[in-house]
Amino acid sequence: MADIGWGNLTNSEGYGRLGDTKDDYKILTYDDAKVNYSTYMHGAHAMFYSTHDFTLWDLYNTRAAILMQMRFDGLLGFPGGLIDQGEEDVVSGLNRELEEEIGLDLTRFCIKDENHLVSFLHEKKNLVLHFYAKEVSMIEFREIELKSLSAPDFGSEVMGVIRPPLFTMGDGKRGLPAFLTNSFAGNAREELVYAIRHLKLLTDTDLQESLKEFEELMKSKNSSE
Ligand SMILES: O=c1[nH]cnc2c1ncn2[C@H]1C[C@H](O)[C@@H](COP(=O)(O)OP(=O)(O)O)O1
Repeated sequence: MADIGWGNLTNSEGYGRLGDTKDDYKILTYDDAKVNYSTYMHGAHAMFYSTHDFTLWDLYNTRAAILMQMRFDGLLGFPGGLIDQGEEDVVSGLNRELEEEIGLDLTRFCIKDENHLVSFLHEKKNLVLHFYAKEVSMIEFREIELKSLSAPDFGSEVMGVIRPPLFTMGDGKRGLPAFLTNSFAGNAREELVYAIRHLKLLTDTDLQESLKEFEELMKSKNSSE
């Protein structure tokens, strides 16, 4: 296939290309990221979630609804993006992206510093990624999902919102372990796992078991390619 080049996206597209591993990302404190890495490119993504107690087919407790999205590039991620030069601060840039990507009603659901969960440094890319999580009621969650269909970026940059399954099915593989074997943008997979652990959406034992099965699935996926 002909190499069409990256055009005016040469610089910014470098951030999103495939090939990162989780070892490329190092956790930073929020203050360290803002004070000592202010000259780096910053990106920010947000997770909206609602805990609930619904049991699917009387078998699987779904525990929480989490909003993720299928992106234009076929990768899964959270809504958000790179902070533009001149934007007041990281959360202002993030809220702009949330309005564009999921049509978020900023008068009710805007992200604030207090929603910050974790930040990561990708030293080789001079990139800092911030991650925020905001809990909403199930009614509000549904409203955010539905509104995403009329967001400016729906159908172009965002192909749709999705909810990752948090349960594991009887075979030990389908559900969360199989979901984690998808391809994710940046370190979105690690952010999801971090959020599940730190917000206690699953018990440590259940999460460990899911991660063990996920590793096994990845091994068989890689060996069959
Ligand atoms: O959900 C995500 N979690 C962590 N990193 C992510 C996520 N989505 C994308 N990324 C990475 C990929 C790039 O390195 C940067 C910025 O990507 P993107 O969100 O596509 O930014 P723009 O919309 O192009 O501003 O974050």
